[in-house]
Amino acid sequence: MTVKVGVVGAGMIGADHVRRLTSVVNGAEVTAVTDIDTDRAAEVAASAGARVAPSGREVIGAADVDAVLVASWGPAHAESVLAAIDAGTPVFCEKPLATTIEDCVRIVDAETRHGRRLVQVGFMRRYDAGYRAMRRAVAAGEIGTPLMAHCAHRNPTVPESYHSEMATHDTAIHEIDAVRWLLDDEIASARVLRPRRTTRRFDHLQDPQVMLFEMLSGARVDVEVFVNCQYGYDIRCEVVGETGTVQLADPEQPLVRSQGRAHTLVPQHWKDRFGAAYDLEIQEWVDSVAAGRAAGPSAWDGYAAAMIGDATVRALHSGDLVGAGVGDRPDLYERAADET
Ligand SMILES: NC(=O)C1=CN([C@@H]2O[C@H](COP(=O)(O)OP(=O)(O)OC[C@H]3O[C@@H](n4cnc5c(N)ncnc54)[C@H](O)[C@@H]3O)[C@@H](O)[C@H]2O)C=CC1
Ligand SMILES: O=C1[C@@H](O)[C@H](O)[C@@H](O)[C@H](O)[C@H]1O
Repeated sequence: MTVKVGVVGAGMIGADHVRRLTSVVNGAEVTAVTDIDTDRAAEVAASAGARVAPSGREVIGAADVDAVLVASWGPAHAESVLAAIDAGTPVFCEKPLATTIEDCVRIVDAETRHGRRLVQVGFMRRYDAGYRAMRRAVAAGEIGTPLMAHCAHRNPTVPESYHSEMATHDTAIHEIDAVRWLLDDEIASARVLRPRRTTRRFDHLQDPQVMLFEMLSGARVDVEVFVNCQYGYDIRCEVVGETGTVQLADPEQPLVRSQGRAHTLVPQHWKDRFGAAYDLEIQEWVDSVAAGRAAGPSAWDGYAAAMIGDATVRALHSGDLVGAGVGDRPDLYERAADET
Protein backbone atom coordinates (compact mmCIF):
# COMPACT_ATOMS: atom_id res chain seq x y z
CA MET A 1 0.00 0.00 0.00
CA THR A 2 1.20 3.50 -0.81
CA VAL A 3 0.13 5.92 1.95
CA LYS A 4 -1.19 9.16 0.44
CA VAL A 5 -0.12 12.03 2.69
CA GLY A 6 -1.62 15.51 2.89
CA VAL A 7 0.66 18.17 4.40
CA VAL A 8 -0.52 21.19 6.39
CA GLY A 9 2.29 23.74 6.78
CA ALA A 10 5.13 23.85 4.26
CA GLY A 11 7.71 25.96 6.11
CA MET A 12 11.19 24.83 7.02
CA ILE A 13 10.44 21.43 8.53
CA GLY A 14 7.24 20.88 6.52
CA ALA A 15 9.20 21.20 3.26
CA ASP A 16 11.91 18.93 4.66
CA HIS A 17 9.31 16.28 5.54
CA VAL A 18 7.81 16.59 2.02
CA ARG A 19 11.29 15.95 0.56
CA ARG A 20 11.68 13.01 2.94
CA LEU A 21 8.27 11.54 2.07
CA THR A 22 8.99 11.98 -1.63
CA SER A 23 12.58 10.80 -1.91
CA VAL A 24 13.69 9.02 1.28
CA VAL A 25 10.79 7.11 2.79
CA ASN A 26 9.31 3.97 1.22
CA GLY A 27 5.58 3.46 0.78
CA ALA A 28 4.41 7.08 0.78
CA GLU A 29 3.41 9.77 -1.67
CA VAL A 30 2.52 13.43 -0.97
CA THR A 31 -0.80 14.18 -2.67
CA ALA A 32 -1.81 17.59 -1.23
CA VAL A 33 -0.05 20.54 0.39
CA THR A 34 -1.50 23.61 2.05
CA ASP A 35 0.07 26.65 3.73
CA ILE A 36 -1.35 30.08 4.53
CA ASP A 37 1.60 31.32 2.46
CA THR A 38 0.18 30.22 -0.89
CA ASP A 39 3.41 30.78 -2.84
CA ARG A 40 5.22 28.55 -0.41
CA ALA A 41 2.50 25.88 -0.69
CA ALA A 42 2.69 25.99 -4.49
CA GLU A 43 6.49 25.67 -4.51
CA VAL A 44 6.56 22.74 -2.08
CA ALA A 45 3.58 20.99 -3.75
CA ALA A 46 5.34 21.28 -7.13
CA SER A 47 8.48 19.67 -5.68
CA ALA A 48 6.37 16.59 -4.86
CA GLY A 49 3.96 16.61 -7.81
CA ALA A 50 1.11 17.20 -5.36
CA ARG A 51 -1.98 19.41 -5.61
CA VAL A 52 -2.14 22.72 -3.73
CA ALA A 53 -5.07 23.02 -1.36
CA PRO A 54 -6.48 26.39 -0.24
CA SER A 55 -6.70 25.31 3.43
CA GLY A 56 -6.52 22.31 5.77
CA ARG A 57 -10.24 21.69 5.19
CA GLU A 58 -9.49 20.61 1.61
CA VAL A 59 -6.73 18.28 2.82
CA ILE A 60 -8.03 16.53 5.93
CA GLY A 61 -10.66 13.91 5.03
CA ALA A 62 -10.13 14.37 1.26
CA ALA A 63 -10.48 11.28 -0.95
CA ASP A 64 -6.80 11.43 -2.00
CA VAL A 65 -5.47 11.71 1.58
CA ASP A 66 -4.96 8.62 3.81
CA ALA A 67 -2.94 10.44 6.48
CA VAL A 68 -2.06 14.01 7.43
CA LEU A 69 1.27 15.56 8.41
CA VAL A 70 0.95 18.81 10.37
CA ALA A 71 3.97 21.14 10.33
CA SER A 72 2.32 24.54 10.65
CA TRP A 73 3.03 26.98 13.51
CA GLY A 74 2.34 25.55 16.95
CA PRO A 75 -0.84 27.60 17.62
CA ALA A 76 -2.41 26.15 14.43
CA HIS A 77 -1.70 22.49 15.29
CA ALA A 78 -4.78 21.75 17.43
CA GLU A 79 -7.30 22.73 14.74
CA SER A 80 -5.73 20.33 12.21
CA VAL A 81 -5.23 17.48 14.68
CA LEU A 82 -8.83 17.73 15.93
CA ALA A 83 -10.13 17.80 12.34
CA ALA A 84 -8.07 14.68 11.54
CA ILE A 85 -9.44 12.81 14.56
CA ASP A 86 -12.94 13.89 13.56
CA ALA A 87 -12.34 12.44 10.08
CA GLY A 88 -10.80 9.25 11.54
CA THR A 89 -7.53 10.04 9.71
CA PRO A 90 -4.08 9.18 11.13
CA VAL A 91 -2.09 12.34 11.83
CA PHE A 92 1.58 13.10 12.46
CA CYS A 93 1.88 16.43 14.30
CA GLU A 94 5.20 18.22 14.72
CA LYS A 95 5.94 19.29 18.28
CA PRO A 96 4.27 20.86 20.17
CA LEU A 97 0.99 18.92 20.01
CA ALA A 98 -0.74 22.21 20.87
CA THR A 99 0.24 25.43 22.58
CA THR A 100 -2.37 25.35 25.38
CA ILE A 101 -3.20 22.68 27.94
CA GLU A 102 -6.89 23.08 27.04
CA ASP A 103 -6.21 22.16 23.40
CA CYS A 104 -4.04 19.19 24.43
CA VAL A 105 -6.87 17.95 26.67
CA ARG A 106 -9.36 18.42 23.81
CA ILE A 107 -7.17 16.27 21.56
CA VAL A 108 -6.68 13.52 24.16
CA ASP A 109 -10.43 13.51 24.88
CA ALA A 110 -11.35 13.39 21.17
CA GLU A 111 -8.94 10.52 20.52
CA THR A 112 -10.11 8.65 23.61
CA ARG A 113 -13.73 9.02 22.43
CA HIS A 114 -12.65 7.77 19.00
CA GLY A 115 -11.34 4.69 20.84
CA ARG A 116 -8.20 4.13 18.79
CA ARG A 117 -4.92 6.04 18.55
CA LEU A 118 -4.58 8.23 15.46
CA VAL A 119 -2.03 10.82 16.60
CA GLN A 120 1.77 10.67 16.60
CA VAL A 121 3.75 13.66 17.91
CA GLY A 122 7.09 14.68 16.36
CA PHE A 123 9.43 13.88 19.24
CA MET A 124 12.19 12.62 16.95
CA ARG A 125 14.76 11.94 19.67
CA ARG A 126 13.01 8.58 20.16
CA TYR A 127 14.19 7.62 16.65
CA ASP A 128 17.82 8.64 17.09
CA ALA A 129 20.15 5.62 17.14
CA GLY A 130 22.09 6.99 20.14
CA TYR A 131 18.99 7.60 22.27
CA ARG A 132 17.58 4.20 21.32
CA ALA A 133 20.81 2.51 22.44
CA MET A 134 20.65 4.41 25.74
CA ARG A 135 17.06 3.35 26.33
CA ARG A 136 17.91 -0.29 25.64
CA ALA A 137 20.79 -0.11 28.14
CA VAL A 138 18.58 1.45 30.84
CA ALA A 139 15.71 -0.99 30.21
CA ALA A 140 18.09 -3.98 30.29
CA GLY A 141 19.30 -2.92 33.76
CA GLU A 142 22.87 -2.36 32.54
CA ILE A 143 23.36 0.68 34.80
CA GLY A 144 21.09 -0.41 37.64
CA THR A 145 18.26 1.77 38.88
CA PRO A 146 18.47 5.25 37.29
CA LEU A 147 19.19 7.96 39.86
CA MET A 148 20.00 11.05 37.78
CA ALA A 149 20.19 12.35 34.23
CA HIS A 150 22.27 15.27 32.98
CA CYS A 151 21.25 16.84 29.68
CA ALA A 152 22.31 19.80 27.58
CA HIS A 153 20.57 21.34 24.56
CA ARG A 154 22.68 23.95 22.81
CA ASN A 155 21.85 25.84 19.63
CA PRO A 156 24.44 28.12 17.99
CA THR A 157 22.08 31.14 17.83
CA VAL A 158 18.38 31.95 17.79
CA PRO A 159 16.47 34.81 16.13
CA GLU A 160 15.39 37.88 18.10
CA SER A 161 11.79 36.65 18.15
CA TYR A 162 12.89 33.78 20.46
CA HIS A 163 11.97 34.60 24.06
CA SER A 164 12.72 33.06 27.45
CA GLU A 165 9.62 30.83 27.59
CA MET A 166 10.64 29.24 24.28
CA ALA A 167 13.65 27.73 26.02
CA THR A 168 11.07 25.36 27.50
CA HIS A 169 8.22 25.20 24.99
CA ASP A 170 10.32 25.12 21.82
CA THR A 171 13.65 23.68 22.91
CA ALA A 172 13.67 21.71 26.21
CA ILE A 173 10.37 20.10 25.18
CA HIS A 174 12.61 17.52 23.44
CA GLU A 175 14.47 16.69 26.67
CA ILE A 176 11.20 16.66 28.62
CA ASP A 177 9.91 13.95 26.31
CA ALA A 178 13.25 12.13 26.04
CA VAL A 179 13.79 11.68 29.79
CA ARG A 180 10.19 10.50 30.40
CA TRP A 181 10.79 7.89 27.70
CA LEU A 182 14.38 6.98 28.60
CA LEU A 183 13.61 6.48 32.28
CA ASP A 184 10.05 5.20 31.74
CA ASP A 185 9.05 7.62 34.48
CA GLU A 186 7.03 10.83 34.80
CA ILE A 187 8.20 14.34 35.66
CA ALA A 188 6.65 15.45 38.94
CA SER A 189 8.01 18.97 39.41
CA ALA A 190 10.26 21.64 37.94
CA ARG A 191 12.58 24.41 39.10
CA VAL A 192 14.59 26.75 36.90
CA LEU A 193 17.94 28.37 37.69
CA ARG A 194 19.03 31.52 35.90
CA PRO A 195 22.81 31.45 35.41
CA ARG A 196 24.84 34.49 34.42
CA ARG A 197 23.56 35.50 30.98
CA THR A 198 25.66 35.31 27.88
CA THR A 199 26.42 38.77 26.51
CA ARG A 200 25.68 37.35 23.05
CA ARG A 201 21.96 37.46 23.74
CA PHE A 202 19.02 39.75 23.27
CA ASP A 203 18.05 41.83 26.31
CA HIS A 204 14.71 40.11 26.63
CA LEU A 205 16.20 36.60 26.73
CA GLN A 206 17.35 34.61 29.77
CA ASP A 207 20.04 32.43 28.20
CA PRO A 208 21.29 29.98 29.41
CA GLN A 209 18.74 28.36 31.74
CA VAL A 210 19.13 25.28 33.93
CA MET A 211 15.96 23.27 34.47
CA LEU A 212 15.79 20.87 37.39
CA PHE A 213 13.17 18.13 37.24
CA GLU A 214 12.19 15.58 39.86
CA MET A 215 10.71 12.36 38.52
CA LEU A 216 7.90 10.49 40.31
CA SER A 217 10.51 7.82 41.24
CA GLY A 218 12.66 10.48 42.96
CA ALA A 219 15.31 10.46 40.20
CA ARG A 220 16.62 13.97 39.39
CA VAL A 221 17.19 15.44 35.94
CA ASP A 222 19.03 18.63 35.02
CA VAL A 223 18.71 20.20 31.58
CA GLU A 224 20.96 23.04 30.43
CA VAL A 225 19.38 25.04 27.62
CA PHE A 226 21.84 27.41 25.94
CA VAL A 227 20.55 28.66 22.62
CA ASN A 228 23.29 31.17 21.78
CA CYS A 229 26.31 28.97 22.47
CA GLN A 230 27.90 30.15 19.18
CA TYR A 231 29.94 27.04 18.42
CA GLY A 232 27.35 24.56 17.12
CA TYR A 233 24.30 22.39 17.72
CA ASP A 234 25.24 20.19 20.66
CA ILE A 235 22.95 17.68 22.36
CA ARG A 236 24.13 15.79 25.41
CA CYS A 237 22.58 13.30 27.75
CA GLU A 238 23.90 10.98 30.44
CA VAL A 239 21.86 8.73 32.71
CA VAL A 240 23.51 7.78 36.00
CA GLY A 241 22.36 4.57 37.64
CA GLU A 242 23.21 2.70 40.82
CA THR A 243 25.91 0.62 39.12
CA GLY A 244 26.93 2.56 36.00
CA THR A 245 26.18 5.31 33.54
CA VAL A 246 25.11 5.49 29.93
CA GLN A 247 25.94 8.47 27.76
CA LEU A 248 24.51 9.64 24.43
CA ALA A 249 27.08 9.02 21.70
CA ASP A 250 27.76 11.82 19.24
CA PRO A 251 26.86 10.86 15.66
CA GLU A 252 29.89 9.48 13.92
CA GLN A 253 32.20 12.11 12.45
CA PRO A 254 35.72 11.55 11.20
CA LEU A 255 38.52 12.60 13.53
CA VAL A 256 40.95 14.61 11.41
CA ARG A 257 44.62 14.87 12.40
CA SER A 258 46.38 17.62 10.51
CA GLN A 259 48.97 20.38 11.07
CA GLY A 260 49.64 19.26 14.63
CA ARG A 261 45.97 19.24 15.62
CA ALA A 262 43.23 16.61 15.91
CA HIS A 263 39.68 17.77 15.36
CA THR A 264 36.18 16.67 14.53
CA LEU A 265 33.16 18.67 13.34
CA VAL A 266 30.28 19.80 15.53
CA PRO A 267 26.92 19.85 13.63
CA GLN A 268 25.56 23.35 13.11
CA HIS A 269 21.86 22.62 12.79
CA TRP A 270 19.23 20.24 14.13
CA LYS A 271 18.54 19.14 10.54
CA ASP A 272 22.06 17.69 10.37
CA ARG A 273 22.27 16.29 13.90
CA PHE A 274 18.91 14.52 13.70
CA GLY A 275 18.56 13.96 9.93
CA ALA A 276 18.65 10.16 10.24
CA ALA A 277 16.22 10.28 13.19
CA TYR A 278 13.67 12.31 11.17
CA ASP A 279 14.00 9.81 8.31
CA LEU A 280 13.30 6.86 10.60
CA GLU A 281 10.54 8.71 12.45
CA ILE A 282 8.63 9.40 9.23
CA GLN A 283 9.32 5.91 7.83
CA GLU A 284 7.96 4.28 11.00
CA TRP A 285 4.95 6.62 10.94
CA VAL A 286 4.17 5.66 7.32
CA ASP A 287 4.62 1.97 8.18
CA SER A 288 2.28 2.29 11.16
CA VAL A 289 -0.37 4.01 9.01
CA ALA A 290 -0.08 1.23 6.41
CA ALA A 291 -0.39 -1.37 9.18
CA GLY A 292 -3.42 0.43 10.65
CA ARG A 293 -1.96 0.91 14.14
CA ALA A 294 -0.57 4.16 15.49
CA ALA A 295 2.73 3.96 17.37
CA GLY A 296 5.43 6.30 18.64
CA PRO A 297 5.00 9.37 20.85
CA SER A 298 1.29 9.77 21.51
CA ALA A 299 -1.15 12.61 22.12
CA TRP A 300 -0.74 11.75 25.82
CA ASP A 301 3.01 12.38 25.50
CA GLY A 302 2.20 15.71 23.81
CA TYR A 303 -0.21 16.60 26.63
CA ALA A 304 2.31 15.57 29.32
CA ALA A 305 5.04 17.68 27.69
CA ALA A 306 2.65 20.66 27.66
CA MET A 307 1.78 20.23 31.36
CA ILE A 308 5.45 19.92 32.32
CA GLY A 309 6.33 22.82 30.01
CA ASP A 310 3.76 25.07 31.67
CA ALA A 311 5.08 24.15 35.12
CA THR A 312 8.64 24.88 33.96
CA VAL A 313 7.70 28.31 32.64
CA ARG A 314 5.90 29.13 35.91
CA ALA A 315 9.03 28.00 37.74
CA LEU A 316 11.18 30.27 35.54
CA HIS A 317 9.08 33.31 36.41
CA SER A 318 8.55 32.56 40.12
CA GLY A 319 11.85 30.92 41.07
CA ASP A 320 9.74 28.33 42.94
CA LEU A 321 9.42 24.56 42.74
CA VAL A 322 6.27 23.93 40.68
CA GLY A 323 4.36 20.63 40.48
CA ALA A 324 3.62 19.33 36.98
CA GLY A 325 0.40 17.43 37.81
CA VAL A 326 0.40 15.23 34.72
CA GLY A 327 -2.00 12.65 36.21
CA ASP A 328 -2.69 9.06 35.22
CA ARG A 329 -2.20 7.86 31.66
CA PRO A 330 -5.54 6.65 30.20
CA ASP A 331 -5.66 2.97 29.11
CA LEU A 332 -5.60 3.98 25.42
CA TYR A 333 -2.05 5.23 25.94
CA GLU A 334 -0.56 2.29 27.80
CA ARG A 335 2.31 1.08 25.69
CA ALA A 336 4.20 -2.17 25.25
CA ALA A 337 7.64 -2.21 26.91
CA ASP A 338 9.46 -2.30 23.55
CA GLU A 339 7.47 0.54 21.97
CA THR A 340 8.88 3.94 21.04
N1 LIG B 1 11.05 18.14 15.66
C1 LIG B 1 11.89 19.14 15.50
O1 LIG B 1 13.07 19.03 15.78
C2 LIG B 1 11.41 20.43 14.94
C3 LIG B 1 10.08 20.76 15.01
N2 LIG B 1 9.66 21.96 14.56
C4 LIG B 1 8.24 22.29 14.73
O2 LIG B 1 7.63 22.28 13.44
C5 LIG B 1 6.66 23.33 13.35
C6 LIG B 1 7.00 24.24 12.17
O3 LIG B 1 8.28 24.81 12.41
P1 LIG B 1 9.14 25.47 11.22
O4 LIG B 1 8.99 24.69 9.98
O5 LIG B 1 10.49 25.69 11.77
O6 LIG B 1 8.39 26.87 11.08
P2 LIG B 1 8.18 27.76 9.76
O7 LIG B 1 7.78 29.10 10.27
O8 LIG B 1 9.37 27.64 8.87
O9 LIG B 1 6.95 27.05 9.03
C7 LIG B 1 5.64 27.06 9.51
C8 LIG B 1 4.73 27.16 8.29
O10 LIG B 1 3.38 26.98 8.73
C9 LIG B 1 2.58 27.87 7.95
N3 LIG B 1 1.31 28.04 8.64
C10 LIG B 1 1.04 28.72 9.77
N4 LIG B 1 -0.24 28.60 10.12
C11 LIG B 1 -0.83 27.79 9.20
C12 LIG B 1 -2.13 27.26 9.02
N5 LIG B 1 -3.12 27.57 9.85
N6 LIG B 1 -2.35 26.45 7.96
C13 LIG B 1 -1.35 26.15 7.10
N7 LIG B 1 -0.09 26.62 7.22
C14 LIG B 1 0.17 27.43 8.26
C15 LIG B 1 3.43 29.13 7.79
O11 LIG B 1 3.01 29.93 6.72
C16 LIG B 1 4.81 28.51 7.58
O12 LIG B 1 5.11 28.29 6.20
C17 LIG B 1 6.67 24.04 14.71
O13 LIG B 1 5.65 23.51 15.50
C18 LIG B 1 8.05 23.68 15.28
O14 LIG B 1 8.07 23.67 16.70
C19 LIG B 1 10.50 22.84 13.96
C20 LIG B 1 11.82 22.56 13.86
C21 LIG B 1 12.40 21.33 14.35
O1 LIG C 1 12.68 21.69 17.56
C1 LIG C 1 13.59 22.42 17.36
C2 LIG C 1 13.45 23.89 17.18
O2 LIG C 1 12.09 24.24 17.05
C3 LIG C 1 14.03 24.57 18.42
O3 LIG C 1 13.99 25.97 18.26
C4 LIG C 1 15.47 24.14 18.65
O4 LIG C 1 15.94 24.69 19.87
C5 LIG C 1 15.57 22.63 18.71
O5 LIG C 1 16.94 22.29 18.85
C6 LIG C 1 15.01 21.99 17.47
O6 LIG C 1 15.09 20.58 17.56
